[in-house]
Amino acid sequence: MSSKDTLDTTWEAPCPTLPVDGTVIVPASKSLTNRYLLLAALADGPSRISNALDSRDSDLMIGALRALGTGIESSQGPDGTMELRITPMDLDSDMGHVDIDCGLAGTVMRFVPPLAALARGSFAFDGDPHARLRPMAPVFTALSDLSVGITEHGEAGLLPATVHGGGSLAGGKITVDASGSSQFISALLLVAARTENGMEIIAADGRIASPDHIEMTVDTLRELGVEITRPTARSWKVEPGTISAFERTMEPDLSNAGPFLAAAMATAGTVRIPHWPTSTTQVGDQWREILTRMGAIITHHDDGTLEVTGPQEISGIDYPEASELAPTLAAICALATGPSRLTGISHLRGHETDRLAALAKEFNNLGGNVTELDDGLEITPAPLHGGVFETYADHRMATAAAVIGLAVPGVQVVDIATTAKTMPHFPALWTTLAASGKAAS
Ligand SMILES: O=C(O)C1=C[C@@H](OP(=O)(O)O)[C@@H](O)[C@H](O)C1
Ligand SMILES: C=C(OP(=O)(O)O)C(=O)O
Repeated sequence: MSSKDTLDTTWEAPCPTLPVDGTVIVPASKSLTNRYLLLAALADGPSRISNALDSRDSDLMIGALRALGTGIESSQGPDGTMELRITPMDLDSDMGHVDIDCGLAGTVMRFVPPLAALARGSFAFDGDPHARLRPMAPVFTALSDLSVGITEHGEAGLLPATVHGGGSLAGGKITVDASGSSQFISALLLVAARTENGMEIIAADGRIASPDHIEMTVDTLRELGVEITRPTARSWKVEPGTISAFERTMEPDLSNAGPFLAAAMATAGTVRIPHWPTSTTQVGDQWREILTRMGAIITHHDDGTLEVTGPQEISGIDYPEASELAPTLAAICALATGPSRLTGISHLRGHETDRLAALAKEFNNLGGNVTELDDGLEITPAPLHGGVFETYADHRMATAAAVIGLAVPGVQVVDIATTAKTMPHFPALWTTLAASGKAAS
């Protein structure tokens, strides 16, 4: 890309002169929407999802499930949000050859191949150029171990690949390397009840990435009647059985609430997020603890609204396993007055981009002092200045840049449209929030 192209496509991040003071309706959770969609495809009757996420990742999941024969109709719910009615797929019908576009969605590229293995046909998976860099080997190995035919068309362990589904899976005991992504384990858990004998999934020795997301999968399955026990702390035994049809309303995406809460931190302002759940499996609920430790005042009001007021000076933090919260958290840390360390996130190198390298490079280009660790980032306070911020097709790089831009004039974000992965209206929501500051009376 020439420098002219870069300038033409950059978005000038708003840099308000007043602390923000606003309420943001955050779109639904990607992780919950895509799990419930897939489970509806396997359920024992029609299901309904209200307040479904309407974004690129959920569109890709809907497209993949339709390609596998799932009926999905969408309509507008009473409050303007998306409502989905899902009729389960028929595992017996021969789908022939089907192309499945994963875009850059980890939940599609990891969760759908085991589902395709349960169906009948040849299912060719591919995605964006960046998707071809994201690790897939543990999914392919697990399916091969379950006697599913896989043809890898490019480099081993990466997309593109074709899954040859035979219409059923016997199931059994398999060991999965989950150090690169929790999605490898979640993918197998999601289909395990529909195998003939059920499955025991054992995490291979080593780290388990983003374990909270596996817990979300287990809780969602149990809620729909699937029996899961834990023979050991590193294994999950799923009994064969049905997945109950359901009607569910999706929670707001608490990870995506992060940048808006970070706006309160960056400007010493106040941000309110309605419908914050009182209990949830979302990793984003950790914002309450994280931001409190960094100096915020947080109130969870009786009507469900979470209100965050940022401090005059942000404290640094030492935080393990921030998972998908890490890019936003790193941006807040870059505005803190003390040093921070984010660890236990080596697998972020296999996310939409190598997030550890990308965050260090882009923050340092703005004058930051960020050191890449093997498994994280060390962020030391430094005066920041404006400049072009590359986002590498990564929605969370784009929102991290917007957070920095609130406090640092002249931050130009390349490809803000990448936020459509999970939040298509991010630029408009952000601009409104940035303009919401009230002058002291
Ligand atoms: O299962 C899920 O919905 C997700 C799991 C996590 O993936 P990793 O385990 O690869 O971090 C998370 O980062 C991703 O955004 C969503
Ligand atoms: C890692 C992420 O996405 P994906 O679901 O594509 O893995 C993310 O959203 O931060």
